[in-house]
Amino acid sequence: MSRLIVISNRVSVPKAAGAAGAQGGLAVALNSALREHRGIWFGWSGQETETFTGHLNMQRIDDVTTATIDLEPQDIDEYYNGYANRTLWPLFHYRIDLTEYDRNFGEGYERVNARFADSVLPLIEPDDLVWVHDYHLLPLGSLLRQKGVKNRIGLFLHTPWPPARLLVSLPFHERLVGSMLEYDVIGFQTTEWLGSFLHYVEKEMGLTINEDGTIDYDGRRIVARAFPIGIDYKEFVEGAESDEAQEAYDHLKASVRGRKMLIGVDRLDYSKGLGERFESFGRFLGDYPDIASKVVLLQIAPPSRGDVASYQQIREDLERKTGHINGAHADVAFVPIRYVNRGYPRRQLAGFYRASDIGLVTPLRDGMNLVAKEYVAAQNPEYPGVLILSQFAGAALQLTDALLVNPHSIDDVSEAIKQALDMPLTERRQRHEKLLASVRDEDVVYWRDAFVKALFGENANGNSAKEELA
Ligand SMILES: O=P(O)(O)OC[C@H]1O[C@H](O[C@H]2O[C@H](CO)[C@@H](O)[C@H](O)[C@H]2O)[C@H](O)[C@@H](O)[C@@H]1O
Ligand SMILES: O=c1ccn([C@@H]2O[C@H](COP(=O)(O)OP(=O)(O)O)[C@@H](O)[C@H]2O)c(=O)[nH]1
Repeated sequence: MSRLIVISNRVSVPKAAGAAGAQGGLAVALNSALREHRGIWFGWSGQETETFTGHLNMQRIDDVTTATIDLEPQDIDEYYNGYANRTLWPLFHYRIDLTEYDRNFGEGYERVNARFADSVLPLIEPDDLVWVHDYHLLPLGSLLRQKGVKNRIGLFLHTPWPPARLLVSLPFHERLVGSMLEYDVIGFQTTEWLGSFLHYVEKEMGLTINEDGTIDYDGRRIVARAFPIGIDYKEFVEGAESDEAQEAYDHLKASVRGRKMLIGVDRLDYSKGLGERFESFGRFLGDYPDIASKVVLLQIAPPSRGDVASYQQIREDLERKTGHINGAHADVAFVPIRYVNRGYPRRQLAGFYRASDIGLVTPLRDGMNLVAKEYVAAQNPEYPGVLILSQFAGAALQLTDALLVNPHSIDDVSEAIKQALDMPLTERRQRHEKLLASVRDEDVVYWRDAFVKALFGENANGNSAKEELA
């Protein structure tokens, strides 16, 4: 079996990171993918250094070998806070109003990608499969090619891919997308993002898409395909059966004293639609005063990317909205929104999910959203809760038996809360059974194996991509 060299912006192994926190879905998924695969996970340590040395810090934690580098403050500012999170992230989430175009960010992005390429190069052996992750590292494959790397290299994008009409607002968009065509496999979360990418490639680059969706470019065949990511179902369910999960469940149940419970779990990010969610819950409380005192919303929102102004802004907005709604609807013994700005270990989250009658997952745009899948996996199949899910999350294409909502419509979400509370047990069970089958069968192992198989170069007939082209 070929070794896997996984490269992502951040390397985050749970034990090293102290288990709790806002790891995000990418880290959770890559830990699971690598635990069963020989290989190395390379990326930024999350630490600063005064002067970049390229020194590789190698560690073996939790069955995963990691190799990390430290970055200079200017790198972190221009590459991570700058181009990645002030330019590409908002643009890829369709928020050109928040997208900043600064030449220094672009230069920092290219500099750090070059630093990644130089540093990871000595780790790559001839038969290794190289798997690059996410928008932080789009040009990395082409930089490795320039250094003579002939290995199969794939890219998986965890975020949405924007429509061509939005992408062309990015200066040098042709250069960025052109560099991506050095990968052998380009993976997206859904067919929708894949379609937007192929549309751009056809329309802006004049390339032809083959009937099987592949692209021939510069004598090579590139596979562009959707590989929806899943949760580590087995590990998650084991965690959900742990004492920690049970304690979290008992504690939360006791604290709500018979009220119906709604839960949201999201990094504090404007893409997650938290403001609209709070307003929808406020509307529900106003529209149904007779049941308002019998429902509680628990929103867990660990801070994220706090050095970026738009993230500071969303934090302030949410504090104001929570205060406003709680002020209007609380009484001496009851507060409708419990808003918690900290992260929890996933075993505790599993207990919280199970204790909740409704999972409220309403991002305005989200690559996948693993929280939606975790909520389903954590339910008691005899008495399952109801998942309310944004139609704009990647997960909505698989979890079609959730109550799908338009998160921009306060009325739509408010009415979905009412529908979920009124839903008969038989319907809850029927919906949950179908949702669970998808979450269980299309898990992280399924995702990893599908991507690695494509990266290895096998098509559905078992022939390699190279043979096909010959
Ligand atoms: O590393 P951070 O800046 O703290 O951000 C955390 C991660 O956020 C994003 O996650 C995405 O990946 C998930 C798994 O595929 C997906 O479910 C979710 O919809 C995405 O938002 C980001 O793409 C990652 O690179 C970050 O590590
Ligand atoms: O307090 C928290 C909040 C979130 N998470 C995990 O972070 C991931 C979030 O992934 P998702 O795909 O929903 O969104 P992302 O943050 O990657 O955009 C999920 O596995 C959550 O269980 C966690 O471990 N503790």
